[in-house]
Amino acid sequence: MSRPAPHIDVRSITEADLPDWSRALHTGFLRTPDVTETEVTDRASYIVPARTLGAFDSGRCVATFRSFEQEITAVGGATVPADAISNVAVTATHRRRGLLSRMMDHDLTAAKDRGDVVATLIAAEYPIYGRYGFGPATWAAQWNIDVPRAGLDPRWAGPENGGRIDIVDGADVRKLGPELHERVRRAQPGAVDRDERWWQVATGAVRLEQAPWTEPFFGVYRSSGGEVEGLVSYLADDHWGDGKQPLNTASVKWLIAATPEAERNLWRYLCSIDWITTVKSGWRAPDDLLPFFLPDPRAARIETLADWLWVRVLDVVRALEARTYDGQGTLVLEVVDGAGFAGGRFRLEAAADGASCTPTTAAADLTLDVAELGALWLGDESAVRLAALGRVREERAGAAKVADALLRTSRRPWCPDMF
Ligand SMILES: CC(=O)SCCNC(=O)CCNC(=O)[C@H](O)C(C)(C)COP(=O)(O)OP(=O)(O)OC[C@H]1O[C@@H](n2cnc3c(N)ncnc32)[C@H](O)[C@@H]1OP(=O)(O)O
Repeated sequence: MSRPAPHIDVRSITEADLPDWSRALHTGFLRTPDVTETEVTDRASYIVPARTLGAFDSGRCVATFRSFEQEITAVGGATVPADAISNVAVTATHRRRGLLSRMMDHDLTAAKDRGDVVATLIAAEYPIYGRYGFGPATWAAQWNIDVPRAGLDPRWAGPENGGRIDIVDGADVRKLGPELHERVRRAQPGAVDRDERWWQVATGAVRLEQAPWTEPFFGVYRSSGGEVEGLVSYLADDHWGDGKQPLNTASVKWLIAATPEAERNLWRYLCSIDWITTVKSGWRAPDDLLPFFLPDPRAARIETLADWLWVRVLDVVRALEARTYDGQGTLVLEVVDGAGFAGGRFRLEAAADGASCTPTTAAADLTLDVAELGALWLGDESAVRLAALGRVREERAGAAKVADALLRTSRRPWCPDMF
């Protein structure tokens, strides 16, 4: 049972609170509560104190919450401002007293006032965020490729299309990565922007105390015209079988590609490395092309399939007008939002050359909670499926099917980033 704790002060932190706040974050995330000066200095360099919340009991920090500015790509390639939420941790001694609810309300109210279109997060556990209006908007899968079973020609000696792959170092990735990623993320619904720090952390230029650094290999794919179209970061282990056979695993930390050719060749490269018998894909889109690059797709076995980015719509009109629609049609949505940020009845008129969404008093076609709208917004979830589950109500027979024809996309959305 939830016990209210009105004596606990929930507020934005100051820089002086950071050591205590960091200790509370470690405690909630079950990391050793030691906090070094280096970590505090590093955190001070990127957090926004006004958007970094703490709950304080008799002066001691017992809960943490942080948000930051983000851009997320909608269906069709437009980006919208998002309130990205991270570092949510309530110390076990203070759980289930409403501290997360208070911090969330504080943050979403500010995000709404700022004009953010959605809020986003990656949920530690599925049941936490639905109550705050978040819905699972993208999913992610990890594959294990059994390389000897994939049916690949072992004589492969590099791209056969005139492109090339080179091993580069972290400094090269910091030069080449941001421009490539800008192209990739603007074409990928569900992708989010990366700042300079992302590339510094990904290449070891900034090392996090809580995540000991092992220098990975970096590979770059260039097209036959010399254009950088793909990058991969991977680690390899050192494992040999009893019969003196190599049984090494290449674990992909991240792989981005602007073209299917870049994607195909980077996976082909990883599967061609001598001694490597297993390739772990890292987190990919659930409909990634990867298995079908292999002559025998069954050699790629899904290890994990789970919800990834959760979206909370804060502004229905701007969220629905920001995206594109392949089909043409009209839909009146009754959006229920217990927190009062985004509820109302809206008429969506969608066509291939643009969409309009306006408040209306017309009869609703579908009634749904704002969390279900979050799951539908990027085109991943099906309104027909949600109706079958009783989570979307059809006010007009067939309306869920109309919603699917308008909202769903041919490729699934994907957020490559964890934040
Ligand atoms: C974006 C991110 O950072 S994800 C990381 C989230 N953090 C973690 O998982 C770290 C470990 N866990 C925790 O820190 C905490 O338990 C939290 C943050 C998940 C929840 O914080 P609390 O302060 O306990 O939540 P709060 O008391 O506000 O709960 C509100 C409601 O959500 C429910 N709830 C909270 N957490 C969970 C959960 N993990 N599973 C199911 N229900 C939950 C509560 O029971 C309560 O329900 P009620 O209103 O019906 O009584």
